[in-house]
Amino acid sequence: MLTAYPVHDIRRLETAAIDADPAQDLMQQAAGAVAAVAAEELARRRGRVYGARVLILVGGGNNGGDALFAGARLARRGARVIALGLLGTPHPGGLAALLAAGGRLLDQDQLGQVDLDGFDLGLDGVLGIGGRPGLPDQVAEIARRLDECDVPVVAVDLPSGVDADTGAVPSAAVRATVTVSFGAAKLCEVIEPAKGNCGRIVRIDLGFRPDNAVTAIDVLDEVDLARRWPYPDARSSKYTRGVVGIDAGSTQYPGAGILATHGAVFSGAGMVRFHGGEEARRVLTGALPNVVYAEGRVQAMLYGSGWGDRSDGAEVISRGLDSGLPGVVDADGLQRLPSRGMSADWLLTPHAGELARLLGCDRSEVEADPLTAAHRGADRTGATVLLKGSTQIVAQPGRRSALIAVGGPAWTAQAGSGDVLAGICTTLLAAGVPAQLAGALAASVQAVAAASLPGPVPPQRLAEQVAIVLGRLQPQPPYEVDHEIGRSGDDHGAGRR
Ligand SMILES: NC(=O)C1=CN([C@@H]2O[C@H](COP(=O)(O)OP(=O)(O)OC[C@H]3O[C@@H](n4cnc5c(N)ncnc54)[C@H](OP(=O)(O)O)[C@@H]3O)[C@@H](O)[C@H]2O)[C@@H](O)CC1
Ligand SMILES: [K+]
Repeated sequence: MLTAYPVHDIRRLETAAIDADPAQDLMQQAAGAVAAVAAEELARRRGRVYGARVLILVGGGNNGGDALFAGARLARRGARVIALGLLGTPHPGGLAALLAAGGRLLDQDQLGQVDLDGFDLGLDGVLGIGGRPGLPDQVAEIARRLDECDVPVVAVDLPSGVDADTGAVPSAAVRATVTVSFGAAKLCEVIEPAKGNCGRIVRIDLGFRPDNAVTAIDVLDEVDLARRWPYPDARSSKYTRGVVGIDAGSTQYPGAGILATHGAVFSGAGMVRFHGGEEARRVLTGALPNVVYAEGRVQAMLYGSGWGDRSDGAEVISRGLDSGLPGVVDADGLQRLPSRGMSADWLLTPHAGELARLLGCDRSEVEADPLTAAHRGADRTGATVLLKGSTQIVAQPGRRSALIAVGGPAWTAQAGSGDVLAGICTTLLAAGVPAQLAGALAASVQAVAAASLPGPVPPQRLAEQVAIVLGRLQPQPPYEVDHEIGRSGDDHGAGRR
């Protein structure tokens, strides 16, 4: 699992690392790593560093200092290095080192003297974690031209212009080929759209030791998925695996109930009770005869997928809350949340448009800063929120930490995928997995299933693939059971540090 942190935490970790070992020079370590990555890029593209033309974009802070010291190292290996001073006064020590190594400094007015097309590599040292999002126009123009000319760019710590703390890219920003990230992952590395600006990420360990006070955004990988999935064991029964109740679909949208049921069955629910409409029942009787229609014990409920304009939705969800069981609210149910507020044991599964409607803002606002939007959705409703999209984020009310699901191909962006996902989420809640982890595991397994297929398939086929992926990932005996699962509402961090 990769953990990413906001800038204020990274600053604190940096101070602690320096206090622990005052003699170390973090800037030289950072510069050495940037120079090594830049040299690798040059060697791959042109065979050697000697004679390579390198352009450094230099801001007025320590990020520029790192880039200048890195440039000095490349110059000492025979690269022809030009630094372009863009914002403020360049780091004095870094500049002195570059000039001593034979590099040159140009200011913005001398930009006409350089042909951007002629460089083998760019180093982006304009802004690091001290940068505010966005770039002044002239800098943005240079970044755009480097991109246009296909000059590979190594970003120092992060691509200048992105919002390090949200993953937003509010205006023009550097598009890096590689980002050399120092000490700890920033949020911009794990959340789109900024993640797309980072290119390949090389992380350099600077001895940061995260403590319990940090706001951790944990990004699941396949290993976490396998370790934390509630696989049944020899003692399992259909009730320990969990009974899922599904109240989804309508005459208008019978397919949503059918697909949600596929999601629940193929992700391993012990039993599924279907409380949706007649049309869906007829299909399910033939397709999935294991589904039960009688009333009876249920351990988690799904509401809302394909409800259309169902008028009693708010009362139905309200009764679900009264029952004390955990529940999932998806799609049309999200517009019918009872006004009295929800519970953190409940999971809402909006896409950007649905969350925007809940928050009363534009969809573009949610897409530009999905992490903040997911937190706002959780705080506003009192429920846990799985925001679906290119980065799938699960936020809890009142907490700044979050989980991010394993990424997958965009094929899952199709009608019906959300219904399947809602069914998978409900299976996990019924098995006793806390809502935040349930949302992240469900989104992850669907993404891994989609990635394991050669191309697009209908959502019910994707549900079947979930079962295949779960089988492939299942830990083989002797089983390693993660006993932390299901113990508390915020256990996703257990064993992390
Ligand atoms: N953390 C670590 O462990 C290590 C950190 N290290 C390095 O230090 C970096 C952080 O350095 P930093 O604090 O000096 O800030 P940095 O990002 O260079 O920029 C600040 C300057 O930019 C300016 N400015 C800001 N936004 C702007 C905008 N939109 N448009 C225009 N100007 C803007 C701002 O000026 P202001 O406008 O605020 O007066 C200020 O002058 C970090 O990313 C890493 O590379 C490594 O050396 C060692 C290990
Ligand atoms: K940078």
